[in-house]
Amino acid sequence: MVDMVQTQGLTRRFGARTAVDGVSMTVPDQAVYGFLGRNGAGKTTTLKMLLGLIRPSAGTARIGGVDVARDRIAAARKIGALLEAHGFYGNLTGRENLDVSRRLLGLPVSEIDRVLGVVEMRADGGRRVGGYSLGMRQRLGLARAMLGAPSVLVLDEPTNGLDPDGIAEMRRFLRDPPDRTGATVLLSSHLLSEIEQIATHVGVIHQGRLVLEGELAALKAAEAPVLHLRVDDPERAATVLRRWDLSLSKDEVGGEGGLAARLSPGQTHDQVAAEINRALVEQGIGVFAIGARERSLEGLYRQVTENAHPLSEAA
Ligand SMILES: Nc1ncnc2c1ncn2[C@@H]1O[C@H](COP(=O)(O)OP(=O)(O)OP(=O)(O)O)[C@@H](O)[C@H]1O
Repeated sequence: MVDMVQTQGLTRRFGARTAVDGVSMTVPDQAVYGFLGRNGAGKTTTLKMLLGLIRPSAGTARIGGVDVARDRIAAARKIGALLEAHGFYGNLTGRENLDVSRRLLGLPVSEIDRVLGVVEMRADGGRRVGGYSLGMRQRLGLARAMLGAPSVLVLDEPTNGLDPDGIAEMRRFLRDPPDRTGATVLLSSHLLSEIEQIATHVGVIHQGRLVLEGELAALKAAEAPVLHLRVDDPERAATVLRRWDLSLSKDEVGGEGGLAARLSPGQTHDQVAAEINRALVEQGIGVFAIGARERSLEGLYRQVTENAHPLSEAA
């Protein structure tokens, strides 16, 4: 099966600044790929290179097997995009705005109803966009990206600025697009929880470099489990815990006296938790809570962005 998006060493410099640094990413067919990174990490620049809107300083990008630099038009035909600036005409209706794009793309009129239906906006299509909420504009943007049923949808921060209802709606449309549209989705976000709820695959970009990539479930399963403890004397507890091969950190999420202990490969948390609990109690340390912390994208993200070097080099 052809990977829908594939880049090799994709790099973009702006003067002395390297915004995107040797990114090799792979988005499998039918994936909902969450492209994560904090503001300024290089997400938008990467997406613009995929769309052929800016040229890479080095490296290549392929969309459905087509090299963007060699055949920009053929690659562009395979992609629909929702970027941050919408560029809708406020005095035209939703339908009329879509019609502008439809004509440019040379598509039949029936496409408008189809895409409005996908984002459940047929009833509002006749209203002026100037009167739309931000959430509705965003959905119209998604509808426009779907014109012509491209095989890849590229969405830059699609939930940015939306209220909780708008976010929930957008999530509903993004979670199952392969079912709705047959498209592979690549969406960027700086919100871990958003990506965790929507994505099947993730890529994390940090300071221009791709520091983690893979299927979300597999990445989570491979993450070392973390035990969370809350005790009355965390300093003495930390000394006791040195007997085990754990990496310890402070964790005040559940209240004061919290410790997070990351297990090493091969350790099972039930066994370690029982041993630790016994040792702490023997030392007269009060244990308020001890248990496994659910594996999360946040844990993975922190690991790779704090280390700040690509996993491939760390491995
Ligand atoms: N046209 C440009 N000229 C100079 N520097 C730029 C240009 N575009 C982006 N940059 C720089 O490249 C880096 C990456 O920017 P980019 O917009 O790709 O980040 P991002 O991850 O999309 O962040 P955000 O979520 O804030 O959009 C930033 O440091 C930014 O200042």
